[in-house]
Amino acid sequence: MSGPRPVVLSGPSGAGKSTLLRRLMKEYEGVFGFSVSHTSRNPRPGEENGKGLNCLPMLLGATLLPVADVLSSETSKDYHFVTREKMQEGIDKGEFIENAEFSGNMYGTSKSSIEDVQAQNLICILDVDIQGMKNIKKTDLNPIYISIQPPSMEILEKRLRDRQTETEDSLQKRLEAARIDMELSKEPGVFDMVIINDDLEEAYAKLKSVLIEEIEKVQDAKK
Ligand SMILES: Nc1nc2c(ncn2[C@@H]2O[C@H](COP(=O)(O)OP(=O)(O)O)[C@@H](O)[C@H]2O)c(=O)[nH]1
Ligand SMILES: Nc1ncnc2c1ncn2[C@@H]1O[C@H](COP(=O)(O)OP(=O)(O)O)[C@@H](O)[C@H]1O
Repeated sequence: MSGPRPVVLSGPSGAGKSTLLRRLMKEYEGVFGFSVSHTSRNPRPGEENGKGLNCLPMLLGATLLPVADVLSSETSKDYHFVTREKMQEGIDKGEFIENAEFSGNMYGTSKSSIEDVQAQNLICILDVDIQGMKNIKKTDLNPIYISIQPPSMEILEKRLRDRQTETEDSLQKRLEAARIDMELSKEPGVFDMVIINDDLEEAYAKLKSVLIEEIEKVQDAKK
């Protein structure tokens, strides 16, 4: 696979990955492209197939949707929403570079989702759970591995509850997965950088500092 080095963002659900990513993609328009995963989970209000941040210019161009409408929900994310059967079919055909079960649903990164971004010479960002991160390590993708961590379990739980996207059951499953994730992220050498997302400004500044070299390469190539 060619193009700039991809970036894997991992860390517990609710740690702030999407919040940081949204900001990054807004500040550096035309530098990053999001690898749109497949999932069998139900769409949240405002989430529709291919109607996330990544498709903003296309949507605005094609249908003149006001930006506020497209970005209406802070919690809406880019996914290909599919049935378990459809997803399994793709996995069996070898269309995914990794896939995992998380909180009772299937998630996976298709090869084409990465290729689509790399074909545009953009930095491909993957938002995957810890199993996805481990499986990507077995491939030749060679990304920068970044873990976004919450300051504590208590704060993570509060943020997840305040986000109001989860049922009690899915919230508990996310907290369970978070405990494992937080332990693993402490092991040296697993990630290139672990960012504690306590103060958002500080976390964002750290994220930018790890990526600035790659960002500048893409910007220079465009000149
Ligand atoms: N392995 C893997 N994990 C993914 C993928 N896409 C999303 N995830 C992870 O799945 C978890 C749940 O994502 P989501 O349902 O969007 O909930 P949220 O992260 O709490 O907003 C998060 O930890 C994501 O990083 C993927 O393609 N592969
Ligand atoms: N530094 C922060 N301080 C307070 N709240 C935050 C911070 N970062 C993110 N949040 C909030 O926490 C919730 C979870 O963040 P989100 O980006 O959805 O996490 P993730 O994508 O990792 O699941 C969101 O409601 C978000 O607005």
